[in-house]
Amino acid sequence: MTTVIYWLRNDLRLHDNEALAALPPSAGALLPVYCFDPVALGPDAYLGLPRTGPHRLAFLLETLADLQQRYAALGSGIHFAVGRPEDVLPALARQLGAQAEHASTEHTTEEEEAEEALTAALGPQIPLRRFETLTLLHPADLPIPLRNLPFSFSKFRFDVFSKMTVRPPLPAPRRLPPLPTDFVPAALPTAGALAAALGQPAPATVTSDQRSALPALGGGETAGLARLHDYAVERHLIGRYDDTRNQLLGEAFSTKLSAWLANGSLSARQIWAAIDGYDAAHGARSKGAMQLRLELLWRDYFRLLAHKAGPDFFRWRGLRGQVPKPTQPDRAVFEDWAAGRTGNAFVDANMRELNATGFMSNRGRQNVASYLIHDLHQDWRWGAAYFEHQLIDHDAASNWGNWKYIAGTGTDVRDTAFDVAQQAKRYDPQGRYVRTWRA
Ligand SMILES: Cc1cc2nc3c(=O)[nH]c(=O)nc-3n(C[C@H](O)[C@H](O)[C@H](O)COP(=O)(O)OP(=O)(O)OC[C@H]3O[C@@H](n4cnc5c(N)ncnc54)[C@H](O)[C@@H]3O)c2cc1C
Repeated sequence: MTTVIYWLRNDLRLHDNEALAALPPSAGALLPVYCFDPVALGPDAYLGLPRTGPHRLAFLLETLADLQQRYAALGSGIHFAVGRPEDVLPALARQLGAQAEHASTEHTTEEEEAEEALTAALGPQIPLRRFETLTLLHPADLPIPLRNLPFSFSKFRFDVFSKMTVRPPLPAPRRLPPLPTDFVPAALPTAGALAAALGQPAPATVTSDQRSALPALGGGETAGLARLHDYAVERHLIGRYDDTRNQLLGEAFSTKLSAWLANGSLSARQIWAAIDGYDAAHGARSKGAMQLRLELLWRDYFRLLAHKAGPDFFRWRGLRGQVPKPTQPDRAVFEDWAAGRTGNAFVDANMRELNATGFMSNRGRQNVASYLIHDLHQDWRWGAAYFEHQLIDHDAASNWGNWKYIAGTGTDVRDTAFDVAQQAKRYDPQGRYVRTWRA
């Protein structure tokens, strides 16, 4: 009987999951394992803040609770461990005599290093089988080789959009192999128990805020699929997306699918299929559907760029050798920005929303990032690290890629500074947003 260990990462779903679909028919037992990694939960290198702050941690724990129920309904379960994957997983593999490990592969530097460390620790006897589950385009279907990835999204879109094929999402399995005989999985810890196991202070309690732009659905595949259905099918909001996506208030102005996408409880291909469904039901391709497809392509573009650039993607200098504008590092100035105390009402309102809810609109993110870099002259990596701490939808490629772009150190060599005062006038003409998030 073959026993397979499945390392759960940012693929916390049953639907459209090749790592599950590729289980060999001979798999008599499956042990899905989630590792609470002390590095991902520990302090960042720039600010010393927990990389996974209270908002994302709460969402992650909700996601895992939901996934555990979904696995249980298929005759399986999840084992929760605290530790580095390269320590936890090989020990379990040896204990259980497992023949293989499955995992979704990631192409950002630290995540790649984790896969390499795990492969080395498993040794040649236990292969780590890696599956591409996190992008819209399967790398094998990319119409251009990664080495030819253009240095501009417009060119990428031009080269790829008309030639690309998006695979249909895989159906969720109807059943899963049982857990290994006599194995008693460790339970999902609470946030407090997890902090204690990691030797960290207990995280702040997260309370809901009725001003939040996020739908109050919580984490997990069940909620993510429900939001997609509601947005695309029940309320036909895709048709309006292009007109509303730059707004700042309310849950309907954009999809708000990013947090589920970021931890993989929703697949990008599932969303693409919903857009196809919208088009099929409403006739000709709407502008909203087209724009949403492009946003999903942006997500892939940053992931491909991170893959191509390697560690340079996270460095201060530009990907085309650009040197960022000189900074005047000042921790007090940075702290005021982070707390929403700069004196610029639009920037402060956005930062307060982020701190209170773990979310900020795309328009807000662009403006606060530009303000920190180009008006306050601080290091863009401090801003990226702060977003990593606070964002419920943090995704290494999208976050660091967008910050790098606004710092003028990505692929663009144009001036990427925003006129924040002008933006506030344009996107919050009556000051409703600023009033909503007034201190
Ligand atoms: C400084 C900065 C940091 C950011 N950090 C993140 C991050 O950590 N995680 C993250 O998912 N997005 C990030 N974004 C991109 C964007 O702001 C969010 O994806 C979006 O606001 C999420 O809301 P939504 O799901 O309603 O997006 P929608 O407008 O509904 O878009 C649908 C999906 O397209 C993708 N998308 C949209 N815009 C972008 C973009 N500019 N770059 C990459 N993907 C995009 C997202 O997956 C999003 O869920 C960042 C943008 C900036 C300017």
